[in-house]
Amino acid sequence: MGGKILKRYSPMVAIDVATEDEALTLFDRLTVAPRPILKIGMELYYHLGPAIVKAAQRRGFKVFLDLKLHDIPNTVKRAMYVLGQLGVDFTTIHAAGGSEMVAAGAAGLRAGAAAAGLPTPQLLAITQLTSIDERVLHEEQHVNLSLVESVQSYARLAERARAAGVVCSAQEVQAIRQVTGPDFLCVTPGIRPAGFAKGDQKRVVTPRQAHELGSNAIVVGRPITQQADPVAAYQTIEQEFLAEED
Ligand SMILES: O=c1ccn([C@@H]2O[C@H](COP(=O)(O)O)[C@@H](O)[C@H]2O)c(=O)[nH]1
Repeated sequence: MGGKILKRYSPMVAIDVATEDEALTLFDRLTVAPRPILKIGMELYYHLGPAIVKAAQRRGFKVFLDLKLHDIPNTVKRAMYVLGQLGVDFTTIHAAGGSEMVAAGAAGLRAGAAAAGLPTPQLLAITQLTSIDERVLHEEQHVNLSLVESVQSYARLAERARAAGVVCSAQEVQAIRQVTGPDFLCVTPGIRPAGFAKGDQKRVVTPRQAHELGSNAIVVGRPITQQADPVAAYQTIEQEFLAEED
């Protein structure tokens, strides 16, 4: 479907758990090939800070630090400078903060990484959260665009502001590809294997659909971490997503 996808990553597993013990147990269980990328979000990072990032890196994982920064440009730039020194592979910012804020965040990230002698993490801009639907967009955010137009607009903004890509639903990937360059990344949460409860997610697809729609990477939390056998769940999802191109 569409053109060839330049880059596919192993699934990113959202380690949304409350304690260090639970996180480390998952890290150790997920030491399989191909390695998942571990997504550390607000819950774990606010609790444990950079130590939990280092614990994942010591075990050889790439880390996606998903803190979704959104503040005035100067504050975001200074915070991203700090995150740039952690050696993470991906991090996030809200496109809704505007192009000046995203550009400031990208500059701060580059400067922090350079000061630490590290590669610059890939900055991903959140477009519309996958828990948002058309009703919320129109009735609560008072946006007049359709959801896909809003996501496309944020993707253009993010690319101009030097983000490496966006976070969106796989449902919007093809529309984003129409307005961005070929190496711009589309990272897609809202992944639900057939039969798994949507929960708070609204714009969902299966791992296979994400593959077909051209997602560069899928983000999966509960369908892996809440299973009795998270490793088996990860491997099934990984095979579905990284299946050979037809
Ligand atoms: O639009 C977004 C942006 C980030 N997320 C994050 O992805 C995972 C999804 O977890 P599930 O348990 O698979 O629903 C979670 O960490 C979110 O913070 C997102 O869902 N949507």
